[in-house]
Amino acid sequence: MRLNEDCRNGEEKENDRGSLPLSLPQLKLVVGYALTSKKVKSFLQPKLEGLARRKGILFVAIDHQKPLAEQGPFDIVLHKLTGEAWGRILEDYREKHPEVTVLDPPDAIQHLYNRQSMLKDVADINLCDSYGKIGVPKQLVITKDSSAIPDAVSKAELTLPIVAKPLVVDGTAKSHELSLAYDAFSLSKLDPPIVLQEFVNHGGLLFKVYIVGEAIKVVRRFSLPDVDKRELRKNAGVYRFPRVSCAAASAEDANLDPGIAELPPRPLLERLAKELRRRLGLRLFNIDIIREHGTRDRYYVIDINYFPGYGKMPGYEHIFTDFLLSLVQSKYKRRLSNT
Ligand SMILES: Nc1ncnc2c1ncn2[C@@H]1O[C@H](COP(=O)(O)OP(=O)(O)OP(=O)(O)O)[C@@H](O)[C@H]1O
Ligand SMILES: O=P(O)(O)O[C@H]1[C@H](OP(=O)(O)O)[C@@H](OP(=O)(O)O)[C@@H](O)[C@@H](O)[C@@H]1OP(=O)(O)O
Ligand SMILES: [Mg+2]
Ligand SMILES: [Mg+2]
Repeated sequence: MRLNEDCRNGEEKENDRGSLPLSLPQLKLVVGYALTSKKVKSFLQPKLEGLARRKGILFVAIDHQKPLAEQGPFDIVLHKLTGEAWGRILEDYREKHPEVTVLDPPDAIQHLYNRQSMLKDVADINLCDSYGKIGVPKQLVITKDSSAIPDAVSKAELTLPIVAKPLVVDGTAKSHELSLAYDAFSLSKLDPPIVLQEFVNHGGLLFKVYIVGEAIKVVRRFSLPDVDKRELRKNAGVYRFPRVSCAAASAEDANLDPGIAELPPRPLLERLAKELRRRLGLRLFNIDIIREHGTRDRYYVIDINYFPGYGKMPGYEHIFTDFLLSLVQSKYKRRLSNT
């Protein structure tokens, strides 16, 4: 932890951090960030930067034209960029600078960039207690040969309708282009590699469970409406649908059926979050959960996203800054106990 030796007692000294404003009296930590411009806009809102500054946290953009090792020094590196080259730069940096917390390790993030591996841990956890049961929808991966899909679907005994999702999530709009198929034959029109997932009726409401370290925040979003199984034959075909889980679809203020709107039990989410944090080795992600319509306690995780749109999470500026401070505090405590 750099308890900012330079700024102790509010002194202004010669700046050895490049152009950082060293007049900050109580600078506690410097967070370097490598994010897309879209992410900078949605995440680094003035309310976050303002509160962070008041708490002694400074966000500094990482310059991609310069070697990472020549920048900083940073206490924390926050990042969401894809590409192998960037992953290698970060891994190399982590090795050389074990004192810097990299949020999160590139290898662990990689796990979420494939829709098959992303849900594996949820299936392995197989959470079931008095509060409910959390699983994943039955799914099948098709890597090539779309003409074999109808057979594969019938062999795997997947029930219609089926959601088809691109296997790889790489941050492009295309990786979020999903389709809903009412019959298995139409799926052969799609381009593998894809994941075929049973569609679970859930009353048109989704729970987005945001994780920031130990903190958990749940919000409701509108989702795809239920499908009447009797209508399947009438509507045979495959329907592309737009990105539904966006901010515009917040369902927080909607007048909903209480049986559909009731949030999943907190203890259940806490168990899931704790297990996933540990198994995935990640601290920044969200989980999309649906509750099967007509049940009180059957939950399905359908998606997990790395470093999601925290800007849409109410009170994120408090939660995020507290989290960043807790990271250096626990590092400092560890260091003291080692001396
Ligand atoms: N198995 C399913 N059963 C019912 N609805 C589903 C299922 N899978 C996806 N959906 C619907 O499709 C939407 C998008 O699916 P998903 O979250 O997997 O895609 P995504 O592109 O990764 O989304 P995000 O923008 O959250 O990253 C969900 O929010 C939900 O409305
Ligand atoms: O754009 P937003 O800030 O809303 O964040 C979205 C984020 O886009 P960004 O990281 O490019 O910004 C997406 O990441 P990619 O899969 O495309 O990598 C994905 O994580 C969504 O689930 C996030 O929305 P949320 O789940 O929170 O509603
Ligand atoms: Mg989603
Ligand atoms: Mg997703």
